[in-house]
Amino acid sequence: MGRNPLKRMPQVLIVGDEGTGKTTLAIGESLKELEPTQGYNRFEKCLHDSETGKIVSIWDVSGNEILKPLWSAYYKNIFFSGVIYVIDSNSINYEKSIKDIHFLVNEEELRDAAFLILFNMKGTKKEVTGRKGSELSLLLKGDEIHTSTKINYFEFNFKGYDQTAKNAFTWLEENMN
Ligand SMILES: Nc1nc2c(ncn2[C@@H]2O[C@H](COP(=O)(O)OP(=O)(O)OP(=O)(O)O)[C@@H](O)[C@H]2O)c(=O)[nH]1
Ligand SMILES: [Mg+2]
Repeated sequence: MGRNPLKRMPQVLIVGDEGTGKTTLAIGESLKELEPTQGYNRFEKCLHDSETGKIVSIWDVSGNEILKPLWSAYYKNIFFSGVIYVIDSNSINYEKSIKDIHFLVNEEELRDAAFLILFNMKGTKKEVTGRKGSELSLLLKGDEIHTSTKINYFEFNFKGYDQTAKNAFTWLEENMN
């Protein structure tokens, strides 16, 4: 029998389209330019304040369209307590992301996971407000999302860690089984 390589710590999966900032988020504040992820990276770290935060195992996977079908290989084999879905705030339409989120929240293996939807402002001043903001809040309460699903969304600049980021990670920590 093989050894289980996963220590007994909460597992968190980060998904979303390519270039949205998943690796930037997983690494933490970083000024360097990053190459697209091929396959995945795994980090064991605190989601926020290292003195009070819990150490979790973070799986940062590729958002490349060709590699997206691999997402399910991770969550069908590993129990994830949390899923972070990253969206670029500057994206012109969120329809694809909304479809992805609806699909993921309805996956049997992710039924008990807490879903944190994060918008990366990527240093611009553009915020998801107005029509897009209300569409998204409706999305989070929409028919395709079961009322028992733990889901929330936050928006911040991934390269400028702030109170909103802290609130987002605190929410995730508190809602993971
Ligand atoms: N200025 C700025 N650049 C950012 C921010 N977040 C990400 N980037 C840059 O955007 C590029 C893509 O970010 P990644 O974190 O590699 O994106 P990813 O989602 O991991 O992409 P894949 O691995 O291809 O799926 C990198 O060059 C980052 O440095 C941000 O908040 N501000
Ligand atoms: Mg990446």
